[in-house]
Amino acid sequence: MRFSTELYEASRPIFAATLAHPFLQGIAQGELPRDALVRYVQQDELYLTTYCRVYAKALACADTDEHMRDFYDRVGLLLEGEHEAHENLLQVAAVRPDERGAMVEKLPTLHHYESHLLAVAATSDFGAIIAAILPCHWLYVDLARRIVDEVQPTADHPFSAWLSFYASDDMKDSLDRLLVMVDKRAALANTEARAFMRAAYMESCYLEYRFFDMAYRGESWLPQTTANGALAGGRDRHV
Ligand SMILES: Cc1ncc(CN)c(N)n1
Repeated sequence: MRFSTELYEASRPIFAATLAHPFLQGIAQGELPRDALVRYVQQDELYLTTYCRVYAKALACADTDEHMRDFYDRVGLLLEGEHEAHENLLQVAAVRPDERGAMVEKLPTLHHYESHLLAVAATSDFGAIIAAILPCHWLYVDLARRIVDEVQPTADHPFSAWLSFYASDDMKDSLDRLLVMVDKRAALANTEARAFMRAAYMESCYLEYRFFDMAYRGESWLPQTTANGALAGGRDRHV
């Protein structure tokens, strides 16, 4: 079995949970709370900067000229295309100009995700780096294509531009190239290195799910308290 197929099988429940999440269901149905859209874009703009740095590290570690060029193109797409996909969400949310450039605090999930990617990029080889970034690409392409198949959005669907961007054939081709790279690297890796690639991939999958959840529900660095000041989920609840 291809290594990438093994990865997909392991992450299938996370892909399914993400598709069922109210954020993605909101995209499919064309209706999402304004707060969730704004929070998603604000956190994702920060995420994309880090993601771009990790791509640049992959470019630096690439083992062939072909892979180097591939990552060179990916960095360009990231710097332009993905920000355009955000425009769609910002328009639906009718974001005011002053909200666009607002300085926002990094929420815990973004912080966790960036730390994970940067740690892999700083300490690991090309194989582990591409395994860690794979879910960022795979999950969006897979879920956008499923939603497009199911909903068949027309041009007046509020999120048609966002969906067409991630569901496009160009994105699928670029995903397929990444999968071939991951399979090639896994074939050259020993058991330990393959296990590390798998772990890096799975952690990114979980964090992709949590990223949408963070956007939808909001998140805080402080513990959440109930009306009487008790820690929610703490022992007090059961007394
Ligand atoms: C968190 C996250 N993951 C993935 C993508 C799509 N490259 C994104 N824009 N944001």
